[in-house]
Amino acid sequence: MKNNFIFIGMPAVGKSTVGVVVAKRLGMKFIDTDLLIQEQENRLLREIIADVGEDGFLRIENQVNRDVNAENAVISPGGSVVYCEEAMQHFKEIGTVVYLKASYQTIKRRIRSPKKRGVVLREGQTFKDLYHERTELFEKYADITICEDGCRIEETIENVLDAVESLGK
Ligand SMILES: Nc1ncnc2c1ncn2[C@@H]1O[C@H](COP(=O)(O)OP(=O)(O)O)[C@@H](O)[C@H]1O
Ligand SMILES: O=C(O)C1=C[C@@H](OP(=O)(O)O)[C@@H](O)[C@H](O)C1
Ligand SMILES: [Mg+2]
Repeated sequence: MKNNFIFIGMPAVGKSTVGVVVAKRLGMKFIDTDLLIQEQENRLLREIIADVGEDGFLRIENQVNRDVNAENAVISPGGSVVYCEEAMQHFKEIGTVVYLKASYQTIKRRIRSPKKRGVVLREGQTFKDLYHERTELFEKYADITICEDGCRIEETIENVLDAVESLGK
């Protein structure tokens, strides 16, 4: 197995902000695959979703994440990557999947308007439905779970570092 760490979890849980600091602390590269999607498609995520719809976005997200070729990297995909089977299969093969977990209340507090933030939400689906649907998938793919309820971001980072460092022991 290659030594990559891949963050999964709900939008706004901290995959991008925690991921970049963890990469720096571990002397690893950092890849935010949402930025790769924007670069490939030459527009913003919310513009892609508006143009091609949720299913179209998930097809692009699957292709971009499946094609990531990384070594010694922390990879932060978007929260909806757990719907992308090939991408998740690839991540399980190239690294350790770290699930950043926070309660529904914590996530809801950070995201006032899921639609405006570009969360992949199906017609008629509430954000709470989405939280529960995704939780099952996060748990299915996680190698490590870090719970951040009640933690400041600095503590979350330390908890992730402790967990990944103890893997090597
Ligand atoms: N304990 C915590 N852990 C992670 N992020 C936190 C925490 N408390 C507050 N935040 C904030 O939540 C936001 C997470 O955003 P982001 O990293 O873009 O998440 P994601 O990439 O998972 O969507 C940041 O603004 C971060 O400062
Ligand atoms: O969870 C989602 O449905 C999404 C999360 C976003 O990334 P973050 O999880 O980094 O916010 C981004 O990929 C897109 O707007 C869809
Ligand atoms: Mg992100």
